[in-house]
Amino acid sequence: MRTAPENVRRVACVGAGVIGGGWVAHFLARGYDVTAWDPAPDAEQKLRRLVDAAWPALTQLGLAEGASADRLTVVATLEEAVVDAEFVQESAPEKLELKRDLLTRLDAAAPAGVVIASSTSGYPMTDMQTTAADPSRLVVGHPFNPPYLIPLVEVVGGERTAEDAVTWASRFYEVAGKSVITMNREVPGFIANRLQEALWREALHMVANGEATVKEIDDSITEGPGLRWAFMGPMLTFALAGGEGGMAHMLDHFGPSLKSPWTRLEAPELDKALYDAVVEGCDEAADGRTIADLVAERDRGVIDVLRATGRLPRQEDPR
Ligand SMILES: NC(=O)C1=CN([C@@H]2O[C@H](COP(=O)(O)OP(=O)(O)OC[C@H]3O[C@@H](n4cnc5c(N)ncnc54)[C@H](O)[C@@H]3O)[C@@H](O)[C@H]2O)C=CC1
Ligand SMILES: C[N+](C)(C)CC(=O)CC(=O)[O-]
Repeated sequence: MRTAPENVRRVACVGAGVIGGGWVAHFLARGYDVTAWDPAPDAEQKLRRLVDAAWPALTQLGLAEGASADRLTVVATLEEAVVDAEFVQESAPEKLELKRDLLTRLDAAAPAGVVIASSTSGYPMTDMQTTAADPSRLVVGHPFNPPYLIPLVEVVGGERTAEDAVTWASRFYEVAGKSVITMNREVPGFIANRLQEALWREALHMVANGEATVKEIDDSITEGPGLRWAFMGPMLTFALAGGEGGMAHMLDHFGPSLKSPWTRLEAPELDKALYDAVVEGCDEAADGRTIADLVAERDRGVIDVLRATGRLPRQEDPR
């Protein structure tokens, strides 16, 4: 029995690390009752710490009526987590076999018809749904870190997912305050990660070759194109590079010279030297700030950008 997306009250979050915990914080802030399960012995403590750390940002964003961190219940088994769930969000580690087994167990335990979404950042649902008794209700709902602040969710089904499960999930996420892209086919890396991974591939090559430091790479985005990307994507941004001729002139002008950068590089070898250079470079770039400091800084930054670009009411303008 599938509750209408607008009437859902109880959500289950399975796997409560960085992303599962972020989903828990998001759903609590939107006024849902949330039941969470994670097999790690210290999971509940970590989860409640994450929710507490996120709550100031969520309060600034505006809590839904009745929203409270007290509406989180952490349970001891997967079965208890989903027994009366009206929607299930799976956020377990990115390991194909583990996801396959977990989705099979969730499908066996959740009420019939309830949609089960995976936060996977890359596996096609077709590969994850192979052993589930009812694969028709399994979808990908790929979020961005932290799910309680970054609006986007990419929704896509697998070969054995029913179209109505994809439609239901997209509508549910919208009702729950997310910005949804519903994909009509499976694409490796979905959309945004495919783009991010291309950027990251180039960044890792530059670090490996000593062409740029970790800090220079980060500054090149935050002081450069990143400022535009918060409100205008790479396509329209580049259309403006063509002046009055727009994208057509941009392609005529720059297309031929872009062939080399488009085809030059393959995946970098993630050997120990590159691994160490990236980890140490991030420590240097953090310059004494802890992960908790950086999370708070990121949360403030995203809220400022959401306000500045009109996606949130400005503070002095309570609409
Ligand atoms: N970290 C990120 O930026 C993003 C991650 N994702 C996806 O979210 C999912 C979770 O990733 P993270 O939260 O980063 O990982 P994480 O390592 O922070 O959390 C994973 C959690 O799953 C728990 N876990 C381990 N075995 C489990 C099982 N059998 N069943 C349920 N839970 C289990 C662990 O105890 C841990 O708390 C992955 O599929 C990942 O690709 C998606 C978007 C962004
Ligand atoms: C690092 N990651 C590939 C897991 C990131 C994502 O999937 C989305 C994000 O938050 O950038």
